[in-house]
Amino acid sequence: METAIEVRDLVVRRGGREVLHRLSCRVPAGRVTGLLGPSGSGKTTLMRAVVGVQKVSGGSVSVLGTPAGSPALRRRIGYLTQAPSVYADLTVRENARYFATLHGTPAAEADRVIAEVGLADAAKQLVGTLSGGQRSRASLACALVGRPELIVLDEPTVGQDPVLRDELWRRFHALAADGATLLVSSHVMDEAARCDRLLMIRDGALIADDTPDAVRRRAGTDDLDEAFLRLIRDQERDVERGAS
Ligand SMILES: Nc1ncnc2c1ncn2[C@@H]1O[C@H](COP(=O)(O)OP(=O)(O)OP(=O)(O)O)[C@@H](O)[C@H]1O
Repeated sequence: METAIEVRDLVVRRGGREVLHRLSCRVPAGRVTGLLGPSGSGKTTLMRAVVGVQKVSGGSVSVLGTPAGSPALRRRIGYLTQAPSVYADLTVRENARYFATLHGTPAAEADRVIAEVGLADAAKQLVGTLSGGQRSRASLACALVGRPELIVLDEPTVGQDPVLRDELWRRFHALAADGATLLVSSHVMDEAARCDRLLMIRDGALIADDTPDAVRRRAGTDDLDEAFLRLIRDQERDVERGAS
C-alpha cells in the first residue's frame, strides 16, 4: 500500500512539556485513517505536525513524499481545524470563493464544495448567523476547495446530527475512493468503526496502528471502546513489567 504520511520518532514539546514522545506511524494513501484518542492525547498536535504548522523537537514527518511544511505542499493539503476558520461577516459562498481564489481555482469550485457538505441552501447566509454544526461544515467546505490530495480533518463531525454525520462519513469515503487520503480525528469510538485504518493515541504515544478488525481481534472484543481500554491496560502492564 502506498504511504501518504510517514512519521518517524516525532517529538513535540508544547508549553515546555513533551506532548508527543518519539511517535512513529504511517498513513496509507487513498484511505480514511482515523486518529482516535482521549482529549489531550496529542491528536491535534500530530495533525499540526503533518500540515506543517507545528514546531517539532525531533524526528521527521514526510507528507506525499516531501518534508511536512514544504511550500509545495500547501495546495495539496486541505486542513480543517477544530475551531471553524471561516469569516463570520462573509456568506458561506463568499468564504468558499475566497479560498477558491487563494487556490487559483474557478469560483464554481465554491458551489461544488458547498453542495458537497450539504450547505447549498445556506450558501447566501452570513457565517455568523449559522448554527455551530453549519459553521463547522462551512469550514469543511473551505478545506475541500481545490480537491486536495491529503485532507486532514480535526473532529469534523462534532456538533453534527446523526444523519449529517452519516452523510459526512459517506462523503469522506467517496473522496478516498476518488484517490484522496484522509486523516480524521475523533474521540468518539463509534466513528472508529467507519475508518479503513486506525491510529490510536494516548498520552502522546501510539497504542494501535491497524484496521478496526485487527484492533478488535488483538483486544479480544467486538466493542472498539472496550478494545481501546484493553489496549491501554495492556500497555500499562507492559510499562510496569519493564519498570520492575
Ligand atoms: N498551545 C499550547 N501550549 C501548551 N500546551 C498545549 C498547547 N496546545 C496543546 N497543549 C497540550 O498538548 C497536549 C496535547 O494537546 P492536543 O490538542 O494535541 O490534544 P488532542 O488529543 O487534540 O485533544 P482534544 O481531543 O481535546 O482536542 C495537551 O496536554 C495540551 O494541554
